[in-house]
Formats: sequence, structure tokens, C-alpha cells
Amino acid sequence: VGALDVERIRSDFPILEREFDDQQVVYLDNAATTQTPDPVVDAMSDYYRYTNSNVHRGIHHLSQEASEAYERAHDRVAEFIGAGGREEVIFTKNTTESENLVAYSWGLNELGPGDEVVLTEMEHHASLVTWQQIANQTGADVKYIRIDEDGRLDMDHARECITDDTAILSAVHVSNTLGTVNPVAELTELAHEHDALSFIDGAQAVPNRPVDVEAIDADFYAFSGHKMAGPTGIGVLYGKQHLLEEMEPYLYGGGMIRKVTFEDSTWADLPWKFEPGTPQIAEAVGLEAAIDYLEEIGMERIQSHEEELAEYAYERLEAEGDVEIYGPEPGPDRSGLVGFNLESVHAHDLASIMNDHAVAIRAGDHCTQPLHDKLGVAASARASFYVYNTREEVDKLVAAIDDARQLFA
Ligand SMILES: Cc1ncc(COP(=O)(O)O)c(CN[C@@H]2CONC2=O)c1O
Repeated sequence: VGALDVERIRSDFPILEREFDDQQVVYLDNAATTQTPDPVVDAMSDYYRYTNSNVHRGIHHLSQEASEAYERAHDRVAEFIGAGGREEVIFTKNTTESENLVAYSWGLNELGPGDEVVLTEMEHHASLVTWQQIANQTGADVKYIRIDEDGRLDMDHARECITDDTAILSAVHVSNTLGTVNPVAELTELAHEHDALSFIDGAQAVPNRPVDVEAIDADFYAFSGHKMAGPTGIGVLYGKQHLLEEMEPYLYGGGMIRKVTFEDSTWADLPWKFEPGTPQIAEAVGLEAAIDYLEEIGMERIQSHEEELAEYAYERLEAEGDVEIYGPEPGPDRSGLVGFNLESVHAHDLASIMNDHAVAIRAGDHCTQPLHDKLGVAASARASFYVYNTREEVDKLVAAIDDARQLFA
């Protein structure tokens, strides 16, 4: 697919010119949030400058324009992920809220004693805690598909876990801690063989690779704008239309109704039924601009770039001899991040020394505490890459690690 032009891309991100103690920042914390390119910032600024108005089609030009921009952003997202149309694209605050929407709107009404919710051991808290709590509230049981020593899902165990008692499977597409790419189409097929629903958490996948929700055949698919060069405050829940039609909203108010009387109310058409109140309009404009930006680069090109950086980082860290790397070896099963620990240095201390070198990585549990318990560590360090990162930045990461080793030797 050809290499992406990193230097030209970097010129769209002035934040990457920032210096701390005369050292240019090396931003390797993209799984936490990505940076925002000028075209996205400009699109949102221009919205506020020239189009700002409330939506739901007020009877004036500005409201018409704002409404069209907000509705069009749903169409753009549908096109980007291969959804059937705007009716299958709900705007939420983030991936976490997308998980909660289905857990409250579908889970509370459909789950009961005897039903099973199947998760994986590598789930982010957005999925794990949400479904764990809904199962507790409804008397349903939770089962976890095991991971093997390489951080891949044990698919034999998946076939054991997913049975006719399974009501829903909620699985992460790409682990934000291990980098593991899960076989989500195969998992979805397993769920469907047992008449169970499949909810795929795509927060670490949509920004980094082509995603076609209809090819995966997921019933629900969630992701966040801030992890894909877009703004915070906007996420997406994709849902198959027939399911969303059947689901009752769990957040009420204006904009999501059709008719209200003192006695009762009826609901608006999809997707508006699940979007109460004044929505995040500028963020929707920003999300559309982010999709345009990423697609101009090319999702296959982005995936290749990240996998090459992850492979280079993996090899350099492995060559250090005292770095434990979590997750699969470089290849199709590993996305653009590396989670690791340095034998002699706690992850938090390591990140602090990285920071002395203006190298921004994440250290902690990455909202996957049960996974860290399974790994036998309280915390891990994580370097995660995006379209503007370079091999030279990986070299700076490794040089800073060498410095940390000296300090703690
Ligand atoms: C796989 C995965 N699922 C869900 C979420 C939750 O997304 P929101 O916070 O947008 O709801 C994240 C966020 N990644 C986190 C955010 O900070 N560090 C991380 O690794 C994630 O990586």
C-alpha cells in the first residue's frame, strides 16, 4: 500500500513541536488518546464561528445547516464502518457510554437468572465492569474466555464458553494492553450459532485498521472519536437496525420523542431515539473531519505503518534482554502498541523517567485490572503508535529506557 508521508502528516500536528526541558516531545500514548490534526480543529472552529445553532431543524437557516451537519456526520460514520445507514449509528459520549447504552437498554430488559454473559480476560473496564454489574443486577452469570501465554484468546475455550445459555458475547477487537488482534468475526459466528448477540469493542481497532461491521456481522460495535484523531466527547454505538428498533431508550428527554402527552410518550425514529437533549454537534463535525483525514491517508496504510513501528519497538525492546513484553509476537495478531515491563524498574518509575526525556508513554493498568492480575503484575508500561510516529522516536524510547536502567541499577 506504500508508506505514509510521516513528515507531511506531522506538520498537521503543531503539538508535536512542543518541547519540555529543550527536548522535543515524543508522544507514544496514542492508545490513551490520539492528537488532533489542524483540519479537525479547523472544522470544529469553523462550525462554532459560522454554523453554530441547535439541531432538530429549527425554522431558520443556521439551525437547518447545523442539523444537516450533525445528521450528515452519522452518514459519514456509517460509510466509514460499513453500516447500513445513519439509523445504525448512535452518537454517544465515548465507547464506555456505548457499552452502557446496550447494557441498560437491552441487558437490563433481556438478561435474567440462567442467562450467561461471555467476556474475555482482556476486556477493558468499559466492557468488563459494565456487563459484570448488569449481570449482577439481573442474576445472569459471567464467563471469561481465557487468554494463552502469548496473550491470544484460547479459541478452544471460547467454544466451551459460548453455549445455548449465552445471551451475549462482549469482546474487544484489539486489546489496548496486549495489542492482540482478536478473531472477532469467528467469535461473532460462534455467538450466532447459539443465538447469542455479539458486541465488539472497537476502540483500539477503528482508528488503526479498516473495519467493516457487516463483514464481522457484529450486532453492536463501539468506538471513540478521541482515539482516531477526533475530538473527545463523541463515541459511536453501531447496532443492527432491527435490534435498535426493539430496544427501549434508557435516557429520556427532548429530541428523542415523537409525541408527548401528560400520560405517556412515543419515541423518535432511529438514531434520534437514543440521542436525548442537545447533542455534541461540533464534536460530530470534528469526527467527520477526522474520518476524512484518516481516509485521505488510507486505513491500510495506517495499519501497515503502526504494525511496522510496533515490530521495530518489539525487536528493540526484546534485544534489551531485561524487558518483558506482553502479547503476541509481531504479525497480523499484534496491532500498533507494545505493553511491557523493565525487570528492575516499576512501570510508574519508568514512565516518570521517560517523562524526563519528554517521552510520553502510559503506565498503569490501562483499565484492564483483571488482565494485569492474570499477567501477575500490578502495572505495565505501554508505548502506542499512530500516523505521526517514527522509528527515530522508538530509538528515543529505548535510549530513555537505557537511562532508566542506569538510574535504578
Ligand atoms: C479497548 C478499549 N475499550 C474501551 C475504551 C474506553 O474508551 P473511552 O475512554 O473513550 O470510553 C478504551 C480507551 N482506552 C483507554 C483510555 O486511556 N487509556 C486507554 O487505554 C479502549 O482502549
